[in-house]
Amino acid sequence: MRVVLTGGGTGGHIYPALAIAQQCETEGLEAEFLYIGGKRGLENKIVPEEKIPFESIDITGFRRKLFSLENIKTINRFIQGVKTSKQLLKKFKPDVVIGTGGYVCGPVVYAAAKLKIPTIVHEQNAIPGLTNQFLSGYASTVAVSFQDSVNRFPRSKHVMFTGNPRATMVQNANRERGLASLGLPADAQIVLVVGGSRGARALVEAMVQIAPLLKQNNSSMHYVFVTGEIYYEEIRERIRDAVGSFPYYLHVLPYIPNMPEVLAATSLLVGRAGASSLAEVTSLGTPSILIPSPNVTNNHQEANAWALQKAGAAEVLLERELTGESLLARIDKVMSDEEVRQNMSKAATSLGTPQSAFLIVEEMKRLSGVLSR
Ligand SMILES: CC(=O)N[C@H]1[C@@H](OP(=O)(O)OP(=O)(O)OC[C@H]2O[C@@H](n3ccc(=O)[nH]c3=O)[C@H](O)[C@@H]2O)O[C@H](CO)[C@@H](O)[C@@H]1O
Repeated sequence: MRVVLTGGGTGGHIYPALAIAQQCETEGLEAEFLYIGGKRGLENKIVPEEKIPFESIDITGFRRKLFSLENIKTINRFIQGVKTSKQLLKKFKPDVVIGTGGYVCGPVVYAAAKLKIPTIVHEQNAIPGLTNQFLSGYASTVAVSFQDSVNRFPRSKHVMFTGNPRATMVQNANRERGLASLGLPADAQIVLVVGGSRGARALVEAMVQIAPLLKQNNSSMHYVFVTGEIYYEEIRERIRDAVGSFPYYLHVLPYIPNMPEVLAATSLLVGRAGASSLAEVTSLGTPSILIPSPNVTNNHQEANAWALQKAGAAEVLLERELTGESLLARIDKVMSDEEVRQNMSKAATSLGTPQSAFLIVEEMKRLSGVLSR
């Protein structure tokens, strides 16, 4: 089976595509992949590292101010992107094209539909993004991550609930390898603070505030702060100024490439409420404190986060209430009570969708004719 994967901008759109590729490998399917990403997104770094052939097209998203020069440029880039995508698709001849969100999916999936190639669009969020809304009228199948989102694509021919394929990919992640990669002992308890795949200003500011106040409930407790590449130098320096010398239990990193393994070893995640991260914590049963980003379309991260809090899997701390003290108090509440963590973990697991990548690959097979209807 020949498969084009497309999706990009942030990790939340890229990792689900890679999880689908991994599922094909797990099932021993003879699949050949081409990944088409945007010229500027994280996919330029992440995908080549996975040894998947990579091509990129130049694409941007629409600005809120409808009649602006930038939006005219965006329309031009879209038209050019469709042309380039058609050339790439005619050359690669995929049996199926899978889009996992982000602007780049727009021209690629649209071009595939126009060439009558079967397409699947995967939506990670409870509230769909604009690109996927647009594509839903052209795609053969829309796969959604929340049962309640099935009705949000009225223009689609076929909507199915699959969950997020990242959930499948992380479920057997090796905890020992996660600890070893951080140089931590086998009995370490990790509090992982991470601001999504690109880092988040509010989260890194909170890291600077709480660094000098961190408490250990026991000597195995370690704090791992992931700043995002762009904030790393600045934040590491400011934390060093605040703490003097780094205590053995505080680790500051720009990015974690093996996130599933580290998450498998994590006792508490403090992070944004991006959909792929939530798919991971619900798959692994990791308790979390979620600080949803207020800067996303339709405030979808808050919707994602409340769904977990409602089930008892997470605590929500809104960004406007985020201070060093409020965050430390929440961390302390969860980390000082094992029963609280166990209950959160159980609730998280109940929301997991570990079958997700399997279901999507079955749909790929059906659409490409490997399985009959
Ligand atoms: C600001 C923004 O627009 N965020 C959106 C973006 O999230 P964004 O990409 O920030 O966040 P997600 O939580 O969805 O995904 C992050 C992914 O990156 C991985 N990771 C993160 C940090 C790290 O050091 N290493 C690493 O591997 C995580 O394990 C996860 O797989 O796409 C998501 C999925 O559509 C949306 O729900 C988010 O609202």
